[in-house]
Amino acid sequence: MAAVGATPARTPQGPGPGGASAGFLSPALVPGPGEADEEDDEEQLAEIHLCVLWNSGYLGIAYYDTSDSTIYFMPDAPDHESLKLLQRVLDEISPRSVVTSAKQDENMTRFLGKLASQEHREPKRPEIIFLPSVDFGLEISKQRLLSGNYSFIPDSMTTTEKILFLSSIIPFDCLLTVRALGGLLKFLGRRRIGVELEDYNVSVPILGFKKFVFHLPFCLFSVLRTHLVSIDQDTYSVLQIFKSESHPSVYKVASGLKEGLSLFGILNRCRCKWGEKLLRLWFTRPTQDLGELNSRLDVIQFFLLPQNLDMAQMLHRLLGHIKNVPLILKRMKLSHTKVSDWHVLYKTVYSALGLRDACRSLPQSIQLFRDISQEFSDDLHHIASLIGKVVDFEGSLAENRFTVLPNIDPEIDEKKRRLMGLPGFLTEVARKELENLDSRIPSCSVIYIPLIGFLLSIPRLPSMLEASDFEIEGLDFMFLSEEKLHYRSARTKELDALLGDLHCDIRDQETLLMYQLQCQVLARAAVLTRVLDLASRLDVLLSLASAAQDYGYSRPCYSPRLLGVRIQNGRHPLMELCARTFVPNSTECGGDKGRVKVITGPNSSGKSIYLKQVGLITFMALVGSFVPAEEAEIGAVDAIFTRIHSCESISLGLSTFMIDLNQQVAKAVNNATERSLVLIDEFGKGTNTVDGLALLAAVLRHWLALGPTCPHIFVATNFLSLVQLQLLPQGPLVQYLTMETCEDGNDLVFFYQVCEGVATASHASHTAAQAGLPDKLIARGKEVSDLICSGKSIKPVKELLKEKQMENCHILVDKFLKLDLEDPNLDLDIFMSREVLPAATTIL
Ligand SMILES: Nc1ncnc2c1ncn2[C@@H]1O[C@H](COP(=O)(O)OP(=O)(O)OP(=O)(O)O)[C@@H](O)[C@H]1O
Repeated sequence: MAAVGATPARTPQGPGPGGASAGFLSPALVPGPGEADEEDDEEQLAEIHLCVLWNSGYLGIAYYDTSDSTIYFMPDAPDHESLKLLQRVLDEISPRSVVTSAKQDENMTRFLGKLASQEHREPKRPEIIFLPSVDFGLEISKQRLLSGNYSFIPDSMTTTEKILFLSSIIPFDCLLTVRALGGLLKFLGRRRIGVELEDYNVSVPILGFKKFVFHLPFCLFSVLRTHLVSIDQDTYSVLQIFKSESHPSVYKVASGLKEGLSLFGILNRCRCKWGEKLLRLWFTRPTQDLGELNSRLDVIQFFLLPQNLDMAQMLHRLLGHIKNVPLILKRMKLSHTKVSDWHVLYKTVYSALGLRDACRSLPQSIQLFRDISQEFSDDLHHIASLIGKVVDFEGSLAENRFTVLPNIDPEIDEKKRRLMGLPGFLTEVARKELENLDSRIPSCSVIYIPLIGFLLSIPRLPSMLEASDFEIEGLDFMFLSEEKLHYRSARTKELDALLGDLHCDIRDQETLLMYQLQCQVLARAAVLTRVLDLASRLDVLLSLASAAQDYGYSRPCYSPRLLGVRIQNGRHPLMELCARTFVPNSTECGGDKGRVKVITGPNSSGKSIYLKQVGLITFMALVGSFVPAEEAEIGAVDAIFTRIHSCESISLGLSTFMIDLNQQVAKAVNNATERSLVLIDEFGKGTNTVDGLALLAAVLRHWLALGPTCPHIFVATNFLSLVQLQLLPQGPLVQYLTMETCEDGNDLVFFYQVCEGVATASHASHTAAQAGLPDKLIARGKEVSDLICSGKSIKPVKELLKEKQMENCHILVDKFLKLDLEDPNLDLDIFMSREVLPAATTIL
C-alpha cells in the first residue's frame, strides 16, 4: 500500500445573499475549526508600541498595533505641561513600550520617571525606551516613511505616485507627528516587532496608516474644539455603561471578562469581532458631531422599517462571515498563511461581495450604503475568483498544507496524475519483490514516505526477535514500526530515482503558487481593510437597530441651540428590563425649567433610577443610538459628570471614599460648563449630616452663582433640610422635584412618578420595615426623628433603661410593703417565685 494520493478538488459554497435567512437576533455563526480560538489567542497577544515626542507644548504621537499591523497617529496636538493628554492616551491604549527621544525636556523626563515607577500598574507598566535624537530627525523620518515597504501600495506605483499617495494619508505638515512616525519605524525595524524569528529580509508588516482622535482631558476641550463628549471612568461604571471593566480599553476586546448587565451588554448584538470593537470605541467616544450622529441614526431608522427587516436579517447573517482579515494579511505578509486562512478569507470576501450587492439595491442617499456599494470594488471579485479557482480547500484540509485545484498548472496536474497511478504500480512492484523473498514471509507492500522515499514493508515474523534477525540478504534494513519492518531494496532505490522527488516537486510548485496568490491578495489589501471598516460600521448599526426594535426605542433629535435635554416619557434601559412595570418619566432642563433640579423623595422611591436614566438616555443619543423614550431632544452637551454612590466606592473604606467623593465633585466643579450634565446622588451622605449638608449646599450655591452659565444639574438628596432651611437661593434656576407616593395606613405606596414639589419626609421607617428591621428599632428611630423635628432633646437609650429599672424597683418595693407577714395563708415560696424572681430580671 502506498501513502500517496491526490484529492479531487471541490469549491466550497460561499454564503451568498440568496441563502436561507436567519433571524435578526440569531446566534453568531459557529466559527470554523480553530478559527475563533485562534483569533482570540492572537488578540490576547496583541501589543501596542507607542512613540511620543513633546516640544513647545505640543505632542506628536504614533503607535503600532500588532493586532491589525496598523500604524496609528495623532496629528500634532497641544498638551498641558503635566502631559494630561499623553496620560489619557496611555490609559486608553496600554502600550507595551513607550519610545521617545533621549533628548527631551524636564516635563517629559519627570512624566516618564513617574510612569516607570508606577509599580501598581504591573503587568501593564510599559517599558520606556530612549532612542538617540537623530532617529527622530525630520528629514530622516520623512525618508523612512516614504521609502517603507508597505503591502497596501501596489508594486506598480512609481516613486512619485507613492509619495503622492502617502501624502494623502500622512500629515507631513505636522512635524512632530512625522518625527514620531519616523522614530516608531526605526524602533520597529530595530526590535523587529512580530518578526523576531523571521529571516532578516522579512520586515515588520505594516498594513496601513490611520489617524486617531482621543478622548481628551476636560482641560483641553476648549483648546482643541473637539466634538467628543467627555465622560469619566466613574460615570461609565455607575451608569453601568460597561460592567466588566471600569474603563475598558477598546484595544483589548478579548480580555476574557464577560460583560454583566450593562448598557453595552444589551446593545451589543454584533456578529463580527471588529463590529464589537467598533461599538466599544463608539461607547468610549460619544460625540457632538451631528453629521456623524444623524448618519448613524439614518441607517438604524432604515432597518427599523418593517419592509426592511428581511434585508437587515440577511445583512446580519453575512456579517457573521467577516473575519479577522488584518490577522490573515499579516500572516500572508510573513508567509505564515495557514490552510484555514484561505477558506476564511474566501468566505469573508464572498460575504463582502454579498454585502455590496445587497447595499447596491438600497437607497444610495444613505451614506453607508453608498460607501459599501462603491468602495467594495471589483478587487474583491478578483480575490474571490482567484482563491476560488486556485485553492483546493478540501485537499488542503486533508493534507494540512496548501494544495491547488486541477487545471491551474499542467505540470502539477501531470505529476499528480503520476502519483495517482502509483498505488496500482506499487502493488505490482510489491508482488515482484515478494517472489524473491523468503517463503515464510506472507506479504509485503511498497510505501512512500516523504523525504525518506520508497520502502519495502514486511510484517515481523514471530521468529524475528533480535535486531540481528531483521537482516535479510539483498535488502537494507531501515527501521521497525508497528510490527512492520522497513527495507530499502534495489527496486525501491530505482523508484526513488524515478519518482522520489515527485512529492517534493508538487509541494514546491504549489508553495510557489501560494506565494503568487498571496502577492495578488496583498496587492489588494487596501480594499480588504476598507471592507473591515465599513462592515464593522454596518454591524454596529444593525446591532443598535436590533436592540431598538426589541426594546421599543425611538430616534432622538439634536438641537445644538438648546442647552440641556428634553425627554418625553424616558425609561432606564436596564431597569425597565428588570422591573415588572416600569414607570416612564419626562425631563426638561434649561430654558424656563431651571438648571438645578433638586429631587427629594422617600427612600427607594426611584430618585437614583431617574437620575441615571437622564444620563443614560443622553449618553445613548450621543453615541448615535435610538433611546428608551417617546421623544428625546438633545441639546449641546459637552460632558456628563456624575457623583453617584456605587458599591465599589463604599468598599474603599471611609477616608478613601471621602477623598474619592470630593475628587469627583471637584472635577465637576472645576470643569463643568453650561453645556455639561451633572448628576449628583446622595452627595455628603458619607460624612456627618451637618457637614454633608453644608458641603452640598456650598457646591450648589457655587454653581447657582454662575447664573446662565450654570451647568445642568440633577441632585437627588435625602437632606430635606436643604429645602426646609432654605439653604439655596430662590429663583428660576432651581426647580424642586419629588417622587410621588401615597400613604395607605401604615403602608407607603410608590408611584415612581416625578412631579414638582418637595418631599415632606424621607419615610425611612417604611424602607427599614420593608428591609426587615425589628419593630422595636424602627419605633425608636421614629421616636428620635419626632423629637428632632419638634426640637426636643433626645434621651439616650441607657438613661431610658435606668428610668425603667427604677420604676420596676418601686413596683417591687410596693409589693413587699403590701405583704402581710401575719397572714397564716401566706406562702413566701410562692411569693418569691411568682413575684420577686420574674421582676429581678427587669431590675438587675
Ligand atoms: N420608574 C420606575 N418604575 C418602576 N420601578 C422603579 C422606578 N424607579 C425605581 N423603581 C424601583 O425602585 C427601586 C429603588 O429605586 P432608587 O434606588 O432609584 O430609589 P432612591 O429613591 O434613589 O432610594 P435611596 O434614596 O434609598 O437611594 C428600584 O430598584 C426599582 O426597583
